[in-house]
Amino acid sequence: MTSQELFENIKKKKSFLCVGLDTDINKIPRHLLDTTDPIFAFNKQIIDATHDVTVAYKPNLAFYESLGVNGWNSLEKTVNYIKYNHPDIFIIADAKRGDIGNTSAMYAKAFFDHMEFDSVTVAPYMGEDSVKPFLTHVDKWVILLALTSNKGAFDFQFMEENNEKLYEKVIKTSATWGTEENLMYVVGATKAEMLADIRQIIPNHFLLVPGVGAQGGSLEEVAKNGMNSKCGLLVNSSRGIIYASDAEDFADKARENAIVVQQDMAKLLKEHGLI
Ligand SMILES: O=C(O)c1cc(=O)[nH]c(=O)n1[C@@H]1O[C@H](COP(=O)(O)O)[C@@H](O)[C@H]1O
Repeated sequence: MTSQELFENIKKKKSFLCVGLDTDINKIPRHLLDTTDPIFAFNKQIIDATHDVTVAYKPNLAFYESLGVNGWNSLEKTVNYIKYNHPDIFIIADAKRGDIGNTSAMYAKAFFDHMEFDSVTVAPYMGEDSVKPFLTHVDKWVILLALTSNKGAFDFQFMEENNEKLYEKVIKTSATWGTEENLMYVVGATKAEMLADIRQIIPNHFLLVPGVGAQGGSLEEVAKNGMNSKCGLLVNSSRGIIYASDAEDFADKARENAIVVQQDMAKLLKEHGLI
């Protein structure tokens, strides 16, 4: 998917929402545990209830891998279900991978050849040769961790040398490895005030912004500081949407929550003259 196709979808749906499929077997409604694949049953109903107000889904691999082979099957079924029924929706493997070159190449194969993800989150710590193997896949995206939403972000990411913070260095250096058509960055919504400076470095790249909803980041601040002429934002919410209810009405309630976020997004897109 190109950035223009993503933007067209954002305008069509008046939404830059990414629903995080962080599907926890201990949190899903109990009645689903009687089905053959409770994780997929949950995801399918969430997708059916939210696909018209979301432009991306982001399964976080930890929730699937923690269940062994069954979790992996649920993940594959989820990706196939989205691809088959909603081919315009961007799918992110939130796997935070990155290793020596030949190993990264195998990770890329797993997500882009074996499964039909559009993108994968990658950690930059091991440098260029750990990221490049993901970038050689045509029409696929790397979403590189830049400034994360968690408290631990302050352990390393703000370290400064020659007036440059580590996360700024990561963005500047890695931007030369790929293009605006195959590289996005993660910037946490909890650090939205940094987005204006980040936009000085990468005005055009798409950003994946997690941290609204359960982590308390502000959508308005994110849009104020980070939106560009093609929107340039995918804002993720996981728990804030998918766990709106633990009863049989869980998908309807998730939809209600997604619509609240989407309506705020529509307002922001309008204010920025994009719709
Ligand atoms: O890469 C990510 O998606 C990510 C980066 C980051 O800095 N912070 C962050 O929360 N995430 C992910 O975004 C999701 C946030 O979930 P909620 O806090 O439930 O909305 C989780 O899947 C996290 O792993």
